[in-house]
Amino acid sequence: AELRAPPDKIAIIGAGIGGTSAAYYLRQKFGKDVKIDLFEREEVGGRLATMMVQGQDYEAGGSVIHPLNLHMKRFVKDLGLSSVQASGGLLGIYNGESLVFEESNWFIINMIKLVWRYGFQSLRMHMWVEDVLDKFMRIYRYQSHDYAFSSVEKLLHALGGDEFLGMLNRTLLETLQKAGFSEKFLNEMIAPVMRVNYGQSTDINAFVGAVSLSCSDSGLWAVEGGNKLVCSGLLQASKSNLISGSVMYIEEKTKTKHTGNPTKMYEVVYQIGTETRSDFYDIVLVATPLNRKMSGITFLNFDPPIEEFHQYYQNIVTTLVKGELNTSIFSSRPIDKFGLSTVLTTDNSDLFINSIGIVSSVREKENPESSTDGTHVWKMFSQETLTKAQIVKLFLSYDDAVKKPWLAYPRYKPPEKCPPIILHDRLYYLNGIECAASAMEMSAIAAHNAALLAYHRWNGHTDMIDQDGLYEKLKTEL
Ligand SMILES: Cc1cc2nc3c(=O)[nH]c(=O)nc-3n(C[C@H](O)[C@H](O)[C@H](O)COP(=O)(O)OP(=O)(O)OC[C@H]3O[C@@H](n4cnc5c(N)ncnc54)[C@H](O)[C@@H]3O)c2cc1C
Ligand SMILES: CC(C)=CCC/C(C)=C/CC/C(C)=C/CSC[C@H](N)C(=O)O
Repeated sequence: AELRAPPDKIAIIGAGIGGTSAAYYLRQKFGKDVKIDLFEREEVGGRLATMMVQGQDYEAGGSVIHPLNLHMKRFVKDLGLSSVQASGGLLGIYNGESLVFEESNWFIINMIKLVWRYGFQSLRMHMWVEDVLDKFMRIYRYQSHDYAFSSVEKLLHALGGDEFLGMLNRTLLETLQKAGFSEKFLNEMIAPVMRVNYGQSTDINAFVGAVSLSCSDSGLWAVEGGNKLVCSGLLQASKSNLISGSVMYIEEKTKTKHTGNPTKMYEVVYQIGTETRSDFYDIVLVATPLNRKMSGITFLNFDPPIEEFHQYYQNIVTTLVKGELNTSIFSSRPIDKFGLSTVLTTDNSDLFINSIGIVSSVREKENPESSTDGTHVWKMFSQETLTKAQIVKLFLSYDDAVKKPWLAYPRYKPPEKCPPIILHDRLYYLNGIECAASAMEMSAIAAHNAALLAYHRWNGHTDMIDQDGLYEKLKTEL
């Protein structure tokens, strides 16, 4: 197909994994001559960030990556980074009174324990997640053939048809109840996973529920040195220009270009310190959640108006403590026989944390058991900031405690209606995908899709957008 001259300038707002991967894919599609400005008002990495405890960095936000997250895998390879195994050690589930499940070092013992308590539900749950993941993987084939989607719903429909769309409209609880899972299994096995991953209950939509459950698969990994290195690497590889400023307004205006032609462009008004500046762009990608608390961007004089999306984001606090855990809270066993490195909690546990687990620094991924003095660095997720009294209750002794509050991920409340990807002619929004599920890979998928969509719409390639029957069409192609 014929190509129009590439755009002169593209703006991306937000330098998290979404914005930086968008820069990477836009560069691939539009070539070396387009100028790409990437606006970031805080740190490159966004919700991928580290916190320091006694001179070592630990993941504070997005920390684990699934082995089948192929974009993240590709980035690490292309950028010459290394991956490390992300999880290890034994897991327990605490219901406020006792540990209702404790993992063993022996695979066979775990199987027997699981079958004894829950029958074959654990196996059936893995099969359900695998089926969702199988369909989800179709996105990589579509994107490798350059196909794009104009809405999150159309993208999901192309992956798993009405069944995938239905998952956005139903809670995980309803879905698994209908599939015959028992209350006991849902309360003791499923709810704790939702609490650690999304700080919410099984009332979240079934799609994000499946994404969350995929974290129980083996082979989770992280980036050596910190996941945020992917963002700085993509920024550099895309040869984009980082502008450390906060975008305040976006407005469409007619500008006379160097060619002498009046052209519709977007004026991006931003603040660096106390100074206000602005610049004009052919295409703009917004790669941050569009609500006042999280981005504060106003769209001026659009007809019809582009409104703020009223998606609530869940408050989650990450707390890292170096200390000796007071294991008697969870178990009557002597401290040296405790043996668990992660404790998840049930919804009725009445504890002030959602989860607690030993973590390794982003540099030395040592075995969690290898402490000589009984102290480890523990990561806790909680809804509220932990008080000193709460930390003292959890630890026999501790040296250091650091905290980071997040507006972490959407508060899921099916039925979900996802915000549009196309906000205006050449103005795109990536983070609507979080209404289906928030994860690093989801932002990378949204970024690749938006880059392809922007490219095809710029060149008038309508045959590459929202194609029906893609799965059948591409099945036979290598
Ligand atoms: C505690 C926690 C744990 C998580 N764990 C995992 C995990 O283990 N695995 C996983 O896959 N995912 C995890 N996630 C989710 C994952 O981190 C996010 O889905 C992903 O990082 C979102 O990336 P993003 O680029 O879309 O958004 P963000 O990372 O939020 O990036 C948006 C960027 O835009 C910037 N910005 C906002 N407004 C403006 C403005 N007006 N002007 C300029 N810049 C602006 C922000 O400062 C920010 O840097 C976790 C999230 C949290 C909070
Ligand atoms: C997108 C697909 C198919 C899979 C992604 C699975 C995944 C890694 C989801 C992450 C979910 C999430 C928000 C986890 C937060 S907590 C993670 C971890 N348990 C921790 O302790 O930090």
